[in-house]
Amino acid sequence: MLTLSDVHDAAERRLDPVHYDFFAGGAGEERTVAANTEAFDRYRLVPRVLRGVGRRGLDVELLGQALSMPVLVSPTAFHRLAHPDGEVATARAAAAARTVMILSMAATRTVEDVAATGVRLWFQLFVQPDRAFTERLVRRAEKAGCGALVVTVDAPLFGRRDRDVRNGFDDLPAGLACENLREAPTGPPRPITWDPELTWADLAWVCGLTPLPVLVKGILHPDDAHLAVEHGAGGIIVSNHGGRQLDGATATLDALTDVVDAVAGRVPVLLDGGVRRGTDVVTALALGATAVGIGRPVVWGLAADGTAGVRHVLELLRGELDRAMALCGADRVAALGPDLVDIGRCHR
Ligand SMILES: Cc1cc2nc3c(=O)[nH]c(=O)nc-3n(C[C@H](O)[C@H](O)[C@H](O)COP(=O)(O)O)c2cc1C
Ligand SMILES: O=C(O)C(=O)c1ccccc1
Repeated sequence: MLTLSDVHDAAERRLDPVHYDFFAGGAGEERTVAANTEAFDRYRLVPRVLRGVGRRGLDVELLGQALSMPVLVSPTAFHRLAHPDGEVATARAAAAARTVMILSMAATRTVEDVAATGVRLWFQLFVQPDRAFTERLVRRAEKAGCGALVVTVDAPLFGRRDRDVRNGFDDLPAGLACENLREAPTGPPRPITWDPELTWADLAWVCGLTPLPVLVKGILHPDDAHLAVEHGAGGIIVSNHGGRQLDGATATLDALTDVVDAVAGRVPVLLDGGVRRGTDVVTALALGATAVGIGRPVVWGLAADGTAGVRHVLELLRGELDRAMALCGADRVAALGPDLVDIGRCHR
């Protein structure tokens, strides 16, 4: 498996086709799923030369945590559909790679078990209409040692994924559950509720609830990025949920520059969606992202070969990023700037 595309192919061969469709699919025509990767195809790099790049460092500091590279694991639901050890297997790989894993609220392993791997862990939250329940979840994540909360705001309701509708896939099979939604160790898990009534006031409420930094995931509009910072966000994740919510939403890479301008350095700006190559990481960082997240590639690694598969995905990206930086004349992440991206000639 020489590329993330090879890992995808291996995963597709191993997964139940219905579960493959759940992981791979997106909303509607999957236009936004396609747009995310197509955007990276459109931008071209303008490398610098003769800059002495024999010693390179990929490490970054993000919200007080040291990461070995600016690539982290975006939250994805239901890892036990891909591997019997589920999110614990994923976490072991992220720990070995010394990067952050964002645990989905819809994880099929407990946050305590995942944290026990030693991974740098953040917890992703869909704010629930039952605020007391939401607060208990936040306390549980804090107690387990999570270093940040990630509030996903692109889901006032659940996107309609046509593949899942056709396949009749709407729940976990018997024996698997969202393990962090049980109120008692053996009690039934509470269902996740999508709350269309959420407003910025609710974001401010979460930010006031916890000393942890709160990242807002699912921002595309620069005005929303500004509002998120004003309401207490400690970071922004430019994301369209991997094209699984609003089909037709803009590609995240196309949204990045305006969000970075609106945030004006006040908090870190992350991006996920369509990152598949080291050069994609370079492009996003050059345009102002502090780090990028990967969603599906992690699931493909997990399905292909468990912890070793996820490690392989992370190390492939690390190797590609290192080579791409050298070829761009950058010896460290901070050396990547917008001058390296040929924006004028990108045919939007
Ligand atoms: C199978 C799957 C499940 C996901 N589950 C969640 C989730 O539980 N919470 C969340 O905030 N985002 C979720 N996402 C969105 C990802 O965090 C991320 O935004 C997206 O996958 C990035 O795009 P990529 O898959 O092209 O890398 C999910 C995405 C996929 C593909
Ligand atoms: O599939 C998703 O994109 C997702 O966010 C999710 C969240 C909770 C349960 C299942 C899926």
